This record gives sequence, C-alpha cells and structure tokens, in this order.
Amino acid sequence: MTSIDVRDLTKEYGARRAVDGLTFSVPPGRVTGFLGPNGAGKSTTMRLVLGLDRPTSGTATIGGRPYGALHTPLRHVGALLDAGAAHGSRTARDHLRILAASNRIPVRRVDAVLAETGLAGVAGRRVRTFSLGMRQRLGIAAALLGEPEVVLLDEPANGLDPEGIVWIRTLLRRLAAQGRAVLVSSHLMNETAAFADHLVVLGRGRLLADTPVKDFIHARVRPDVRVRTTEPGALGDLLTRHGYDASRAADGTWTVRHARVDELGPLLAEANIPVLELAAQEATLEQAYLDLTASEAEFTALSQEA
Ligand SMILES: Nc1ncnc2c1ncn2[C@@H]1O[C@H](COP(=O)(O)OP(=O)(O)OP(=O)(O)O)[C@@H](O)[C@H]1O
Repeated sequence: MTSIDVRDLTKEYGARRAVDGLTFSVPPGRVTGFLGPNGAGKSTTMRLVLGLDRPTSGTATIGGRPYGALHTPLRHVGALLDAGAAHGSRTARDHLRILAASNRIPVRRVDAVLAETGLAGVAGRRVRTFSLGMRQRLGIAAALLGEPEVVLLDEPANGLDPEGIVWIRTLLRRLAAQGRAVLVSSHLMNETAAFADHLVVLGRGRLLADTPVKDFIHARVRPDVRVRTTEPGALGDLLTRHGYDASRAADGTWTVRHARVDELGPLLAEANIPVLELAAQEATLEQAYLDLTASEAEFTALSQEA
C-alpha cells in the first residue's frame, strides 16, 4: 500500500514562498480533498510531488521514494495537472498508446481506460477537436492507464458538465475503495464534500487543516434551525427569554442560530407553541472553508503588504 508523504516541504520562487514548511500524508483507501484559496500553493505542492519542480527544502515522496526514483512512474502514480497536455494532432487512442508503450503498460489498458472515461466512441478523433470536458476525461484516462496506486488530480471537474461531475465523484470513490491513495484539488467546496473523506487545506503555502471532512465542518460551523409556527410573536418572545440569537423573515419563519432541533423541540412543546416546521439547516463545507480561509486569502495578504 502506497501513500504520498510530504515532510517540511518548502518552495521559494525568488522572495515568494509558494509552499512553506508543509507536512501531511495522503494514505491509501481514501479520497483526500486538497483545498485553498488561489495562490495557496496546491499546484506547486502537486508539481513537487511529481518531481516537476525541486523543493527549496524538505521532501515529497511516494511510497517512501521521490518520484524521480520510480521506474515506469505511470505504473505507480497517475496525475492530471494540465488537461491541455495531449498533442492536438494525435487521436485519443494514439495518445494513450504512446504513453502505454513508453511506460511498459499492456496495450489492452488503452481500451479499458477509454471505456472507463466514456471516450470509447471518440477514441479515433484528433484531440484538438475535443471539448475541455473531453480533454479532461482524456487526462484522467492517461492518469489511470498504469493502474497506479497513487492518483493526483488537479481540478478534475474543470469543464465537466453535471453528468461528468457525477461521474468523477463516482470514479474517485471507486478508486479509493480499490485501495488507492487519491489527492484531488478543487475550488468547488460542496462538490469536494461529496467525494472526499479527508481534507488538507492550505493558506499562503501553510497547512491550515488536515482533518476528516465531517470534523472540519462540525468544528467550524454550528448549525442553524428553521422554525415556522402559527404564533410567530409568541415564538419570538420565547426565544428571546431563553437567550437565543434568532431572526424573523418576512414570511414569519424564524432562523435560530447555533441551535439544535432536539433542544428547541421540547421547549416549544412546553410553551404550547404549535409547530409547522422545525428543521436543522446543515452547515456546508463552503461555510466552514470560508470561515477558515477568510484571513488567509492571498488578496488579503497582498492588501496587508501594500
Ligand atoms: N513558476 C513559478 N514562478 C514564480 N512563482 C510561482 C510559480 N509557480 C507558482 N508561483 C507562485 O506560487 C504561489 C502558489 O501558486 P500555486 O499555483 O501553487 O497555487 P494554487 O493553490 O494552485 O492556486 P490556484 O488555486 O489559483 O491554482 C502563487 O503566489 C504563485 O504566483
């Protein structure tokens, strides 16, 4: 079983520290979502893991070895960094055949990944005629060609239509269930919550969080409760008396902040307030993420420096 291990990793471009003392692991059998505002260092970290750039200090290894030390790396690590990477004048099938041959991957895998990524019907078309979504699928096909134990995907949902987004979610879950280590960067918070088990969050090159998705949301955002009643005035009084922070919408619905349904329900029953609706509003990953990264966004840093 192979994992990605990043230890004290730092990368400087001139005076700019893109990655700053980063330590985390991506273990097998789960999807790790890689989040952070623009410029936080996600792509740089992935490039360092893939040996496309040299760290200033620290290490990034796959199964304990740097990428450059792997023979036939596509058989160990599959990556999608830039969907534009395929040669436009080649057909999708030829592109994959060349990759397979140079990595000693059996040619039968070409048709297997074309089928897996929904490209079998367009395999004979030149890549330059592909839409962004089709290129994205081809990049994922290339990443999966060598049945790698480790998969890194940078923004794989880019350019995909809603059906494609559901497909990628299912694919990521399946790759993890097969025991692979999967690291996926994304800007789509709630989409990330739909496929990731675990999150690594960066801000300005530093590690802000390394935690299961569920804990991340629950630790940062306390849920609200919606209450509708035939007696909104009486409900307002009751909430005030018990010290709740609540607000009433034009249609009479109350939103009670940082409350739980099972504490409000008995309170309303005791006060004989008829309930039409009592529902928890689930906190989203987006809320938790914005809360965490609000002070970390690069534009904030820039405006402080200015
Ligand atoms: N080759 C390079 N030369 C100089 N600076 C670079 C280079 N690559 C990245 N940077 C800088 O390093 C920082 C981190 O960039 P990186 O692309 O890794 O962030 P990111 O989290 O992937 O952002 P995004 O979500 O926008 O893709 C940014 O400030 C960026 O400008």
